[in-house]
Amino acid sequence: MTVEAEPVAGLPDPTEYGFSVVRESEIPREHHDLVARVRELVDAVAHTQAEPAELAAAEATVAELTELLSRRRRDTGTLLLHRPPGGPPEYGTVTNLVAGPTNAVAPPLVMAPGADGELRGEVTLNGVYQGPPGIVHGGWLAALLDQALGAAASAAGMPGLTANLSVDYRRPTPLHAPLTVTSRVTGTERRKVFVAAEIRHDGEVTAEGTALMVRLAVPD
Ligand SMILES: CCCCCCCCCC(=O)SCCNC(=O)CCNC(=O)[C@H](O)C(C)(C)COP(=O)(O)OP(=O)(O)OC[C@H]1O[C@@H](n2cnc3c(N)ncnc32)[C@H](O)[C@@H]1OP(=O)(O)O
Repeated sequence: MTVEAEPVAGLPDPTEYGFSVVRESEIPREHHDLVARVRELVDAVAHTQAEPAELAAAEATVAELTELLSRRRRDTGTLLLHRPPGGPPEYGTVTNLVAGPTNAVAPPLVMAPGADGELRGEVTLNGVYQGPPGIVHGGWLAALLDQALGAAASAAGMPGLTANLSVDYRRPTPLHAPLTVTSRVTGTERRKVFVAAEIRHDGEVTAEGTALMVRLAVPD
């Protein structure tokens, strides 16, 4: 399903460039429910000690469901239109690895403006995101930070691509515990947008990052 898109200030309508666009409200509740179930499934598959016959039965059931769901697929690059109150329209991909609402691998991380002008989001990661025992994988923390940093630039009306990303891991980030992610724009220079973000557990910074986002250029 496609909808009329809206230009972000200074950028063209994405549908003019062949992108499909879906509004958040157009994703059926049943799709959200399915994604939540599949998140549980991925965790169960990762940790199960079921017997071989049980594993084979589960595999056959999952294969059947995969066939059912694959009959009608979205384009991989489909954009999700989000209209934050009082802010410019924002576009992410509907299957974004960190925030995509239809991606069962995404926790998902939802960032929203806080009272202090920062973006803020809460996320709890299960054992699927594990690196060392009981600790979140460092690559995944970088992904969370990258998303939060990109969202800060986008929310400020300056969507772009990450040109570089620097991460400091301050202390182990626990699994199965609520994490707070914050981000903000710290400066701009021509098309360059400088951004900073943190991940906290119990108020303590466990990982922090800075990035240079380069604003999307308007094609001629
Ligand atoms: C609500 C939705 C929120 C969505 C959030 C999404 C978050 C996820 C973000 C990502 O994961 S993005 C995917 C990972 N990144 C990429 O795939 C980017 C790959 N790189 C590129 O496509 C290009 O290199 C890039 C667009 C970043 C820059 O190419 P351009 O040709 O557009 O820019 P140009 O080379 O003219 O550089 C513009 C300015 O940036 C500077 N620059 C570019 N790359 C740099 C770099 N790596 N380090 C330092 N400076 C850099 C460059 O020097 C210049 O500075 P000045 O204005 O001072 O002249």
